[in-house]
Amino acid sequence: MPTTPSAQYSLTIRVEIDHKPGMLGQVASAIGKAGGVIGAVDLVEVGDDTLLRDITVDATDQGHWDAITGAIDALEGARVVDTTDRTFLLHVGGKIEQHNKSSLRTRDDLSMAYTPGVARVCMAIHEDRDKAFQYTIKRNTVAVVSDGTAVLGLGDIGPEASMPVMEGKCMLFKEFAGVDAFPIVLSTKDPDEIVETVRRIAPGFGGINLEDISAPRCFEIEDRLKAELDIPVFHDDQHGTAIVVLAALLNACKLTGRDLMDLKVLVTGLGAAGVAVTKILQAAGVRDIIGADSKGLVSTDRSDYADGSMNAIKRWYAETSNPQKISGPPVNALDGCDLFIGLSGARIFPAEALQAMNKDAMVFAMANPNPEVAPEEAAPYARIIATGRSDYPNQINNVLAFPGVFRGALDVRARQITEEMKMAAARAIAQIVNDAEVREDYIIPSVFNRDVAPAVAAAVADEARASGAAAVIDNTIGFAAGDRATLA
Ligand SMILES: NC(=O)C1=CN([C@@H]2O[C@H](COP(=O)(O)OP(=O)(O)OC[C@H]3O[C@@H](n4cnc5c(N)ncnc54)[C@H](O)[C@@H]3O)[C@@H](O)[C@H]2O)C=CC1
Ligand SMILES: CC(=O)C(=O)O
Ligand SMILES: [Mg+2]
Repeated sequence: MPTTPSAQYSLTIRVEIDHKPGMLGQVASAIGKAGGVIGAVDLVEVGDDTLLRDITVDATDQGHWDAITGAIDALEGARVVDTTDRTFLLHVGGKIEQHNKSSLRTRDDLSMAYTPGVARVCMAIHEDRDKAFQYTIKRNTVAVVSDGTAVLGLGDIGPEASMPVMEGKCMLFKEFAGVDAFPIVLSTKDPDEIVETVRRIAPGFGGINLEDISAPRCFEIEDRLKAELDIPVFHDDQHGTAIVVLAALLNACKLTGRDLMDLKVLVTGLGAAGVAVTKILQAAGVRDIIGADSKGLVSTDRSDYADGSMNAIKRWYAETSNPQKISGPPVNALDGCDLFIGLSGARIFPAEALQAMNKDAMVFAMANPNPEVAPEEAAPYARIIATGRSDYPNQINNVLAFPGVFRGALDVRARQITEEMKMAAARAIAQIVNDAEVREDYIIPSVFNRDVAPAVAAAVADEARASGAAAVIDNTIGFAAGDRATLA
């Protein structure tokens, strides 16, 4: 996995090629025969008898690289000089940096941006703490906070190792919604310490995006922070994912002529994402949901329910689902299912098991980096297939939600992100795919669709205003009336 070459395993191969007619063609042909897909070909250096070229090749995995470079080396007149893993190259020195918004060239610049001028701004905020939203980065800045315990589907890999994902989330915030985001990774897994740390850094931020913090700690951490802070706190893996799954499902039901109330759903992975997805589907009207964790299907008949060792959120799950008390591995609940939602890990059952599902089955296999079931293997058994990856159609990924959700919340100074705001975000994403366009491989807009984040932001902001979740100060990019008067 993947079985087709992709940019994930893109390699730049530096090749020294004899300067003879047809040699480049032979190299290209050798790469093609080895299964590589050629992208850019650049001339690096012209020697007396040789040419140095950089050839970018997509492969299926790292093992495939050896086959491709071996095929080049096997040619007479071509030698691999060097290789560069383009994904690692993109990460050298990190993926984001900070930029200044005004120049610092003169003493005047300095005395306004820094001391002594800055002191008057500090005192204005000291007199009215709310002015931090007007005169600091707080108004547009979100902390992306992780303890590195549930990084994608890689598990507890620690705060340092989580940084590439957190930097990536910050890039997405900026790219899709103009939100400035900073990765904050914590060297603690203790909920009390996480809450305390986030609480203490909160004054500089307009919102807190919790990321890749494992369940069940994530539920307590988010609840406590929401209660203590007056800025939005949003656990992306829970609510971003839930919003996007609901959006995709609304369109999938439209396409297959189904009603949410009649669906039978199996969810694997009862962590942050699985639990939140279950809750939003229930709120939207889905009644028959069964869940499985790594020990199997959850029910009140399970021994850990009976002996009290099952955690509170799974006890809730057991009590509110699976009335038939189906037990054992998740495949035991696939019979008669309309929708499978995977938020657990790669390859948890063979694709053939999906044939027990109903006609027009829907398979949302969303574990990252690799889905529960490979789409090409699921294809014979499902009408609609979606994954969390960018290299298949129907990418159900929370990037469709979190940039717009925070854009909308920051714009109206929302103090929290309510259930209604999440519902509004889901409907906004679903509606980007209009009724005439919806089809099996298009139930959700592309993550590159630039209409998504503004639509989500508008829906979230409207809902926040309507429900009173927003602050009285509305979105004023510029000066509020009072400040203008002070300056005049
Ligand atoms: N496509 C998307 O937008 C998103 C995808 N995900 C993916 O969902 C997965 C879970 O993420 P989180 O909920 O944040 O992690 P988490 O650590 O909070 O929860 C993972 C859950 O999966 C369960 N699990 C592990 N192996 C299992 C198996 N073989 N069968 C059934 N359950 C199993 C664990 O018991 C745990 O309850 C990850 O692979 C992650 O990449 C998460 C958020 C968004
Ligand atoms: C997409 C995402 O947030 C995850 O896989 O954890
Ligand atoms: Mg995540």
